[in-house]
Order: sequence, then C-alpha cells, then structure tokens
Amino acid sequence: MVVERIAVIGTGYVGLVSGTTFAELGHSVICADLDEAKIAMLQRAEIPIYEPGLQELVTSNVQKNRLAFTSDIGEAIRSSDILLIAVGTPTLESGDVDMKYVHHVIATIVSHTTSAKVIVIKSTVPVGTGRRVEQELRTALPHIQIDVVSNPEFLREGSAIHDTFHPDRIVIGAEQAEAGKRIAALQSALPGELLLTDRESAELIKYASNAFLAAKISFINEMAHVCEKVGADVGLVAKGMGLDKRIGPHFLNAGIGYGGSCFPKDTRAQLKIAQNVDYDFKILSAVIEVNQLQRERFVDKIKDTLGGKLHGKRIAVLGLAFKPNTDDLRDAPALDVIHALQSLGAEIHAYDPAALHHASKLLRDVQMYDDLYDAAYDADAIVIATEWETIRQMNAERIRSLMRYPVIIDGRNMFRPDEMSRLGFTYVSVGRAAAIHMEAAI
Ligand SMILES: NC(=O)c1ccc[n+]([C@@H]2O[C@H](COP(=O)([O-])OP(=O)(O)OC[C@H]3O[C@@H](n4cnc5c(N)ncnc54)[C@H](O)[C@@H]3O)[C@@H](O)[C@H]2O)c1
Ligand SMILES: O=c1ccn([C@@H]2O[C@H](COP(=O)(O)OP(=O)(O)O[C@H]3O[C@H](CO)[C@@H](O)[C@H](O)[C@H]3O)[C@@H](O)[C@H]2O)c(=O)[nH]1
Repeated sequence: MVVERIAVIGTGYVGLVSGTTFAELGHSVICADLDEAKIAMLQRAEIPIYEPGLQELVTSNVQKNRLAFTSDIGEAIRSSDILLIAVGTPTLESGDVDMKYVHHVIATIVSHTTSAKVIVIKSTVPVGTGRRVEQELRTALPHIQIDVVSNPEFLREGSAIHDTFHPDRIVIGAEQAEAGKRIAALQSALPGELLLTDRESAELIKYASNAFLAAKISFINEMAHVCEKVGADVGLVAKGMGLDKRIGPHFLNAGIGYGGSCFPKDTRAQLKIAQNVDYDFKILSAVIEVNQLQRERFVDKIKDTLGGKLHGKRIAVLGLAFKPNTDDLRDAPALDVIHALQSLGAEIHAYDPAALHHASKLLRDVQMYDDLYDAAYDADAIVIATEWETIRQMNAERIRSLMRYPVIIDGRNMFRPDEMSRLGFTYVSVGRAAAIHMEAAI
C-alpha cells in the first residue's frame, strides 16, 4: 500500500471522521482548522463532537503517529500531497450555497502550494465546483500539477464511524483518471462498490441521494396524515411497503420530519441548482414544504391533545438533537417545536443526554435536564422529539407517577399505542389511528 500524506482542511464532523479513517487505513494525516479552540481540544485528545467510537479511534491513531492536528493551515498544505477539503457549505437566504469557506480554503491553497497536489472535495458543493476550482488553481499556479477530484461523503451523524468503514458505495468524480485512481486507492481497503464518474455526476449524486431520502421521509409523513384520517397505522403501511425490495424498508419512519445539517440545506440547494438552470423541481419543493408543515402540524397535535390551550402548561420535551447519538442541533425539529410551544405560553422542561451544552446557547427560558425523570416531574405532558435509546428504555410506570397528567405526544412513534394505553397514558403519535385522543384525561 502507498502511504499518502494527507491534509484535511476543516476538522468538523466530516473532516475529523474522514481524517481519522484515512489514518486508521494507514495514511499519514494532518487535520487542520481555523478554529484554534477546536484544534487545542483535539491536541489534548478531547473530541469536540459527540460521535460514538470516535474518541478511541482518534486516540489510537494519534498514538501511532498517523494523526495530528494543527491550526497552521499553510504548514498542513505544504507538508501534504493530497488536500481534502471538508469545510461547511451552508445555505444563503437566496437558497444558493454559501461557498465562502471553500473560497477561503482555495485562496490559502494558492498561497502555500509549492508542489503537486491532488485536491479532494469532500464538502457537499454545487455541481460545477470541482471544474471551477481546478481552473482557478491551475490559473493561479500554472507551473504546478493540480488535479481536483470530487469524493462526496455519505456518512450519517451518530453512526459516522460505522458508515465510513462500511460504505454502500464510494463515489469518485475525476477528469484525470490517474488522480481518480489515486484517491480510490486511498480507500481500497473499504468495502462497498466503487463508482468512478465525471466530477459533475459525482457532485450531483450527493445532492440527489439526500433529496431522494428526504423525499421518502416527506412521502411517509404525508401518508401518516392519510392513515390518521382513514384509521390505518403508518408503521404497518411502511412495513408493508418496505418489504418490496424495489422500495426498501429504510427512511420510512413517519414523525416530526427531518432535520440536521444536511437534508434541510441540501434539499434547498438542489432546488436552487435546478432553478439556476431554469428547471422547476416540483417534487423537491413539495418535499421541503411538507417537512416544514410536519413540524407545525405536530405542534397542532400537541395543542389539540392538551385541550387547545397551552398557557401555563408544563411540557417536558424529551430529546433535542436532530437525531439520536449526536449532540448536533442544526435545524433540529425540537427547537422549532419548543419555540412554537413557548409562543403559545407553555413552560418547557427539556431532556437530552448529549446536546444540552449546545442547547443552552440556543434556547431561552427552558429548564434543562440530563435526567429524563427530572424533566418529566410534574409535567402536564411529555413531548418526544428525538428517539434516544434512554427514552425507549424509560420506566413508564415511574414516569407516570411523576407526571401531573400522564400524557405523551410522541413525534417519533417510539412506543406501541396499545401498550401505552394499558400503562395508563394518553398516548398520541404520528399516523397511527389507534392512538387515543383523550382530552378527558386532563
Ligand atoms: N455533517 C455530516 O453528517 C455531513 C455528511 C456528509 C457531508 N457533509 C458535508 O461536509 C461538509 C462539512 O460539514 P460538517 O458537518 O463537517 O461541517 P462543520 O461545520 O462541522 O465543520 C466545518 C469545519 O471547517 C472549519 N473551517 C471553516 N473554514 C475553514 C478554513 N478556511 N480553513 C480551515 N478550516 C475551516 C470550521 O472551523 C469547522 O470546524 C459540508 O459541505 C456538509 O454538507 C456533512
Ligand atoms: O425514516 C426516517 C429517517 C430519518 N429521519 C430524520 O431525517 C434526519 C436525517 O437523518 P439521517 O439521514 O439519519 O442523518 P444525517 O446525519 O443527517 O445523514 C444524512 O445527511 C448526511 C449529510 O449529507 C449524509 O451524508 C447521509 O447519507 C444522510 O443520511 C433526522 O432528523 C432523522 O430524524 C426521519 O424522520 N425518518
């Protein structure tokens, strides 16, 4: 195996996991970031994000001298042959992708490059970016061999390590076959199908995949409404659909809709990419609209269950992160739900096992707990916003005894409605007609 010298520029969720993975695969990796506090933490072997399994992997690769961290981006560039860009690509008000972090990295590369480089774009970027970046670099550095390769990332937060070591596919978009093959060789020990494409296709595969997964979620959420009206159970409908291999069982969990740092921004970016070439991507507009409505309808459901008035009601919101096993609150549905409940006069007590530190910066007037029983104490209702395992394992009888009224409105369909009613709860979930609406309980 050829051991490559790799600099990862941008040591966030993707950069840190990718850099650590390449080190684990035997390469020499330096992870660089402008955020000096983050780098200082990493140099002290502290992991700035909550991601199961990451701490152990970082520590062992640092000990083997295959992984290091720096805030000297120039030095990282000079000492490496492969530069992996993993900075953020958020959305602008207009819906376009904000490329300022990528542009800043390109300017830094221009200033510090004195030898041949292969630049790998891991960040999710609009189609055409790889081509433009390569032109810009070749114009600025005419005597140096520069190749730009697209290698989109498909990891999910909360299972990032597993996803990275067990990818369904590795997509590499390159114009120069040699550069593409070199980046493929870096990952040759990983399973999963290798798909070599042109850069534009690789860039679009990333957006198309996220948009399609988001579409599955919005589709099942719309089905959930129909289920409620006609007396069906969306869980069973999804199961029956998913048994068809052409459909598959994944991403058909109805609930309060998708959140996170990727689906909301990437669906909007893909819509804009289409608009920019005069195409109205109608399905995607609907996917985005349905997802927004899903949060609003969930708040209506809470209101209806609690008899129409929330003023003065104490609501325990269980789960704040956009999904379990992460501390990431970017576009987390729980935040919108809490803001809406507060605007209707509810008093919020919140529980999350990992995200409270970030939440305290984003939420006002919320009592926060790292113990779900404390959060549920004296509550008029529990609202479940994230399907943390700790919530699944909760002692329901103890919870009921602590609450003022035994009411659960479950935005993640974590429990069986019949079981919860048997335990004495008024239990309302999403798209399951068997759920019992009992204002009488209050
Ligand atoms: N988070 C995910 O699960 C995920 C998965 C697949 C793809 N992506 C994509 O990967 C990219 C990165 O996402 P993320 O979640 O890791 O972002 P992040 O915000 O967690 O990390 C980005 C990092 O880049 C650093 N940075 C910004 N400008 C820099 C510069 N000029 N030089 C050096 N460092 C700089 C920031 O300080 C930050 O630490 C995005 O395009 C995202 O869409 C994310
Ligand atoms: O059936 C489902 C599945 C997911 N979700 C929600 O969808 C969001 C996204 O979940 P998930 O995809 O598991 O997490 P992410 O870490 O956002 O990962 C997505 O976004 C990443 C960034 O682009 C990609 O790399 C991944 O492949 C893609 O799954 C979360 O709010 C989930 O609660 C549902 O509501 N129902």
